[in-house]
Amino acid sequence: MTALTLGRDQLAAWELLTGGWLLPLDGFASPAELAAGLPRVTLDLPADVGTSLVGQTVELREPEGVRLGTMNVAGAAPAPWAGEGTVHLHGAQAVDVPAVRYDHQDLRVTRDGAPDDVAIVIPSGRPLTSVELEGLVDRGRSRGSLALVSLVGDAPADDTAMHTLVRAHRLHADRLRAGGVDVHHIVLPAPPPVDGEVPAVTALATSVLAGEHGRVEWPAAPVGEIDTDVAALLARRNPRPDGAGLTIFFTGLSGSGKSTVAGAVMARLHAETDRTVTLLDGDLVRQHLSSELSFSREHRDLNITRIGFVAAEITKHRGVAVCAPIAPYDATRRAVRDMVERHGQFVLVHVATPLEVCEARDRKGLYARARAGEIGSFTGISDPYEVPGDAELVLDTTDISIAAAAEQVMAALRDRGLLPLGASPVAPASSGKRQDSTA
Ligand SMILES: Nc1ncnc2c1ncn2[C@@H]1O[C@H](COP(=O)(O)OS(=O)(=O)O)[C@@H](OP(=O)(O)O)[C@H]1O
Ligand SMILES: Nc1ncnc2c1ncn2[C@@H]1O[C@H](COP(=O)(O)OP(=O)(O)O)[C@@H](O)[C@H]1O
Repeated sequence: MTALTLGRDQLAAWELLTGGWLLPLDGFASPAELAAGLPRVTLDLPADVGTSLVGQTVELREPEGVRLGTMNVAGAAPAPWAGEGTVHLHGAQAVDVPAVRYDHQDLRVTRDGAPDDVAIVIPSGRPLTSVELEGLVDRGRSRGSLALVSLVGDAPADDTAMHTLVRAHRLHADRLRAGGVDVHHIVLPAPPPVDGEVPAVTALATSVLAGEHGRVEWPAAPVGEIDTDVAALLARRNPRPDGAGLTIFFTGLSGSGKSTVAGAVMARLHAETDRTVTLLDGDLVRQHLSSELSFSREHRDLNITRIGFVAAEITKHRGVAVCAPIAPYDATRRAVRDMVERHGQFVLVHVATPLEVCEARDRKGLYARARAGEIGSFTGISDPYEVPGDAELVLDTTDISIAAAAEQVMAALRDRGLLPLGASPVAPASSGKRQDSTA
């Protein structure tokens, strides 16, 4: 049986669908359901793959391979919202596992497990202010039970911002209970409003919770300050920009100077900051993380994606990752940037020393061997290098000293406000201070 691995947004959709939050939709939407105005919760695939599955039963899996259920694929219709050459599958679904989530399980209920008597539903993707909470205490007391809904969208289980939001809402729920309000706190994997626009899927899920007798009330623009306990939580979890982690990613031809400049920058960082600094050098990674990989395009991309994964983890934990692979492909470098920027800062340094200079240096004798045809697919000789268009710094080491090259990198970091790096972890905000709700 063909298995399809669901992406992040599809997993969130699966959790909502199987939880009964999008009824009458109980599976990925068909063209008829979309035409009837139901939200666009669809299973999109490239057209060639999708159409080949019509008439088959496919397994739906989550990324670690756990089988979530099956779909008897009845049809594949064009999905222009996902781009040209894309279709969405529809058909009867059977559910084995509603969701594989271990975080905030006490708050992730299905529609059947949620209360039926909610008078007011307050969905929010941000912490609420003291003024808002006071208003809710008044309304909750006079009008009955209240559901506070944390809108976490498709945030994965390692998303710090998501955990911070849910923990802030837990504190809100405590405060409301202390004020005598009957409050239910629920986590829904539905996206929060963007610029005041409530996504259709969220509008449906919250109205399903409100039922016939309840009412959904969207908090307006935040007014006032955030309670001190919540502000302290936010300060710990959302570090100031100087508390965030950093990845410095060197890219360039073999012999351009990536390792040498990276080493000199590491020395400067060690001297100037308390952060941990980790080197992910091309050669070292290939010995330890990627020893089985070749230099085919596919394997180079895999190698860079591994480096990006580790760099993103280091950045998430507020360390500094210094990467120095060739990384010849633009799309892969951009994917790494995306992975890292979810957690902190990313600085791309293109070490643009010309091929002639790299070849003349030929530190490892590899260019001579590549020219002699002893090494195939050698970057710059018989394999491509795509020049980055998004580098924060372009550095040519032909005529400068190693120290001068390192200083250019440090200056680029300073110019972007990334140096000096604050201590890590960031100390909790002292009590008594209040934090603006937009922070
Ligand atoms: N075919 C081919 N092309 C390019 N480079 C080659 C090749 N074969 C071996 N080497 C040596 O491997 C180092 C590059 O590995 P990377 O992991 O940085 O390459 S990549 O980013 O995956 O493309 C590179 O190291 P650096 O000189 O440090 O860049 C070379 O020493
Ligand atoms: N300003 C400079 N910056 C970096 N390397 C330099 C510089 N000037 C000369 N070099 C020499 O160039 C070579 C670069 O090699 P390396 O750092 O291993 O490159 P890569 O990691 O890109 O393959 C080293 O032999 C280094 O001593």
